[in-house]
Amino acid sequence: MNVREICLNILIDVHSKGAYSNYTINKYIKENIKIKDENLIREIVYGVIENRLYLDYIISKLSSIKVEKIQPPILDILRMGVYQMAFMDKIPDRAAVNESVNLSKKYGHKGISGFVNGVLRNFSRNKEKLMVVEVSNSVDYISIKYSYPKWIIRRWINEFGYEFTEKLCISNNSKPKLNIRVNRLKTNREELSDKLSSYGYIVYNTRYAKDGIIVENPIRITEREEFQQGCFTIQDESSMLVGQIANPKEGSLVMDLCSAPGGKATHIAEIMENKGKVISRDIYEHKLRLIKENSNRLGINIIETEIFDALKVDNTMVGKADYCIIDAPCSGLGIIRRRPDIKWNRKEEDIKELVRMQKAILNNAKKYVKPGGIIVYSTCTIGKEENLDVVMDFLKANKNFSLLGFGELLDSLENIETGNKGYVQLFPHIHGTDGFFIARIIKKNG
Ligand SMILES: C[S@@+](CC[C@H](N)C(=O)[O-])C[C@H]1O[C@@H](n2cnc3c(N)ncnc32)[C@H](O)[C@@H]1O
Repeated sequence: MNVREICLNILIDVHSKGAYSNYTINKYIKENIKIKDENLIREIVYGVIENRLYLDYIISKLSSIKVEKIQPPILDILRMGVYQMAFMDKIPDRAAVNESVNLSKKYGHKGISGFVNGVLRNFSRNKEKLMVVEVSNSVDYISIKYSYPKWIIRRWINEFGYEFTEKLCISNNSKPKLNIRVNRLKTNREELSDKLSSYGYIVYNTRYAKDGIIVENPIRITEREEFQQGCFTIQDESSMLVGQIANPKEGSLVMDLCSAPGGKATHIAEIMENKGKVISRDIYEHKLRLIKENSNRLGINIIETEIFDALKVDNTMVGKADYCIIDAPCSGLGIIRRRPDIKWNRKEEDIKELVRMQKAILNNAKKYVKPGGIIVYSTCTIGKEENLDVVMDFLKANKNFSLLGFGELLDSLENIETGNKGYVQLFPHIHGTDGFFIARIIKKNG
């Protein structure tokens, strides 16, 4: 398979079978692939998924067949062709058209290649005009221009306003930088940064997280011996803040109720100097196995994994935990820049059910912490309903709990002043992180 055909197969899996973009790309990228080809695949696949609605809008102006009626593989071929001509300057239009026509001969019925050729050549001739979004309504405009389902845009404009929403959407459609977390059990940030620089990586420290390094050019970084030896983990800065804000002492008992694949649990174990106990729970056995694999690589042996549904109460653990982490199942609207398929797979009606689960899990967690114990509630989503509203409802009903400020635990308070009140909502266009929410709650003594 050549590069374009690999892209097409990934897109078919994502669009027609609901597969996750990141896993599917990794599945199709074989070890011996050239870096140049891997980068091209990522750019085309992510670009098409991110801009799907906008590309369909352009195709609808050019096609005699309604977009919904075009066979799925042919539609993905057209999207790829238009994407390359609209967004990728280094690819000549002629090459984009020819590659698409060849693919359509293999993936479509006889005669469809003429249609593909016509649509794409027409686009190439009138690109500038065809790329203008001509709608008057502001929700429709952002929805088409940045390719979002209208329900997400409506919610964000209501909560944050038009300009904020547009900036957020632009940021979500840009390529995120790779962040890695230093494993303090094996090395420190300075030592690892020096080592990575010596390999030619461009690295600098994260703004808020103490253990984070941003890598500008992370090509094949997980193939380095430092990764195999457990000196670092790939993790967004926002996620690193959960462990940092929990700030567990050595020897503590920590319960992580929604733990797999263990990004936060392993960080917490590292912060505790691998002393004490972390009980990592999840409902999926195969995901819990990933925690064990990660712990082995990182040199951690204080994590115990258990299958346990956080919606149920474990009476054997009541009043025992020093810290309880709830990295709750959520709508994931904060990680669209890494997983653009979320835009298309998430439904508005999911949110009510997620909020019900989040509240129930928080309500169980309260039973596990000792007086003076800490709950950290986090999600990788944007929007009050799954975040601050869940926490405030909980505090209203549970007067023996309150928010506990954590400003002093962050390396900077720039744009996150609410940290001093005990919660923070991060945004890609403001903080350069995933969209993420964290609250720290303390159970009062007595
Ligand atoms: C946001 S992810 C957790 C990520 C993890 N904390 C990390 O840092 O790697 C949410 C997790 O909750 C799990 N989950 C969903 N429903 C659950 C339930 N009722 N009880 C326990 N875990 C659940 C999912 O399987 C998923 O692994």
